Amino acid sequence: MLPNPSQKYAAFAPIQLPDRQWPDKTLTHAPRWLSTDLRDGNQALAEPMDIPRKLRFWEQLLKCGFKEIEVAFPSASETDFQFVRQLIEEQRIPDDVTIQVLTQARSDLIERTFAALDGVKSATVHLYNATAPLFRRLVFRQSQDDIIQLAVSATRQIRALCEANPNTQWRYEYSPETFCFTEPEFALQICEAVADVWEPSAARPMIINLPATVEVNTPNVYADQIEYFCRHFTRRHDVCISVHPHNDRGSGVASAELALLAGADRVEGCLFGNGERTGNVCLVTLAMNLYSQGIAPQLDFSDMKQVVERVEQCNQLPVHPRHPYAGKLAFTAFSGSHQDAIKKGFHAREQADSPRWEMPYLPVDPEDIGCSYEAVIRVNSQSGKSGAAWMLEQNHGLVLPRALQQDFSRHVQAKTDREGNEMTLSALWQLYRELYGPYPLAPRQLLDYRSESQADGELQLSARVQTAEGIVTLQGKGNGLLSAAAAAIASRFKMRLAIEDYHEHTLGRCSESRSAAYIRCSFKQGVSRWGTGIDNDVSRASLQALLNALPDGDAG
Ligand SMILES: CC(=O)SCCNC(=O)CCNC(=O)[C@H](O)C(C)(C)COP(=O)(O)OP(=O)(O)OC[C@H]1O[C@@H](n2cnc3c(N)ncnc32)[C@H](O)[C@@H]1OP(=O)(O)O
Ligand SMILES: CC(C)C(=O)C(=O)O
Repeated sequence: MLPNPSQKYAAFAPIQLPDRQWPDKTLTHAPRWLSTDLRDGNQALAEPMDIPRKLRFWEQLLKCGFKEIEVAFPSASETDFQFVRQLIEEQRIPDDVTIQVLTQARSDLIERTFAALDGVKSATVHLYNATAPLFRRLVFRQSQDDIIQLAVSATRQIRALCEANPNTQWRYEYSPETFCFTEPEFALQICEAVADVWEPSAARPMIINLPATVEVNTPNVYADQIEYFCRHFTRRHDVCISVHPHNDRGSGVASAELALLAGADRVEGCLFGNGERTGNVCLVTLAMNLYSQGIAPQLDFSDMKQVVERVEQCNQLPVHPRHPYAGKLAFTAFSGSHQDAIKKGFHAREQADSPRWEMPYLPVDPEDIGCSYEAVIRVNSQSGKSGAAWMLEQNHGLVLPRALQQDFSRHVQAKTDREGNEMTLSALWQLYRELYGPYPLAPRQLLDYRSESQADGELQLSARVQTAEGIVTLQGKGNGLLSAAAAAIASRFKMRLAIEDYHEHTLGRCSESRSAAYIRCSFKQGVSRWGTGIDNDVSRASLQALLNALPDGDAG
């Protein structure tokens, strides 16, 4: 890279709009959406879609609820032409959906475009020509007047062809391509000239689409350009203002959102941001951003995983795992403090009587878009106690006491640090069972027990335990079941132990639910250990937890 890039790259001059209004606006409703996956997205693929792929994508777009879909550049290829024919001839276009097709301002291409549309109920014909100084100079080698003439005469031809086919409800869209680096006055001038030919009205709908063909500045500058255009365009109230942001600077979504604040009515883009170079603006992100603010986006992504799969198949491109809302990792927390906050959030939600979503780190409820909570927390060496505890709670119903969470976390941390990878749920459960031994892996298995109250108020316990060496009988006395069991173990195995902590809960909500018990014992060396017992009977669960807390070598 250059030490002084200013010699090569000139800063883009922003528009002067000191009385801009858009910063004080907020988004309150969904815009009109146009999916250009089958046109702008398609033209950016190494292998453009064939008709079966296009049809699968088309069906998906209908399922998501798109009412305006740019389906092709019919004069570009036989595939695109035939695709449009097929949609029309097989009557695949629902009455409330309008297809859109793109054409250059070239007479033969316009003729071919109309041939493709023959017999369609309603359609938008979309004309573009580049208007920026660089393109005028380099690509077209034409003056401003020539460029206006190109757009105007193509519009005349399109109007005539529309009028010659009155059975179709026509809409017209004009794009001064490269709008975002066209002089604002010239963009206005050419759009005024085109609109003068089309004469937009409710009966003659027109869309002026103002693309950020290549992002060349920060989104606020694009918003200024859109506001300037909306304020000065004489037929503003007769046209729909559309935006078409690309993502060269990675700010396509912000550009679209600020452009909507600045007065745009409609957004063109692609699912998951496919499109030329770094892509068109991602319509999924835009829609879900609205949704997360309580605004119905008028698009349906209730089964996001299915949408991702279909789009990946059709585009033959992966959706990034960190793609907002849709990536495989979009709702996953590996790090300890995030997991802790999410776990607390879910617990608070269980108690809350409001439907309001208040969840640390998760801007929307994954369930709303068909995702389970399973992937929300995953455990590796960056995780803390809450992650592993959450996974055991969600999948095995164990609600570990805080001190046990801390104890288990130390073991998980040591293992993930040593092995350097993620711990799956089954690896986590296996480690838990090895450490704290819940049924059926326990090395000392309680077979049966009897307890009797004594005249002195104490309890006499007799318990049979299966060990590796055979059946052992334990006998002891104490002021409760556990103290009697501790005394029995101490006497049978000649060890000192004290019960330091005890917790229990039912697994599940019904009366037949099993119980889980957690016990921490300390031993003579000042070492303490946890054990877990699970049983239909809470006393058996407690006794088993105590047996599971014993160190391996000392008792058995
Ligand atoms: C920003 C965008 O996404 S715009 C859409 C871009 N999409 C595509 O280009 C995909 C489909 N395109 C195609 O299949 C082909 O380009 C076609 C069929 C449209 C035209 O093909 P060709 O006739 O071979 O021309 P080519 O592809 O080289 O296009 C460049 C020519 O078109 C002219 N041109 C470019 N855009 C336009 C336009 N909007 N209106 C009129 N002429 C234009 C150029 O000035 C150039 O003319 P020249 O050859 O006289 O110098
Ligand atoms: C044709 C226009 C709208 C376009 O695709 C662009 O400018 O990116």
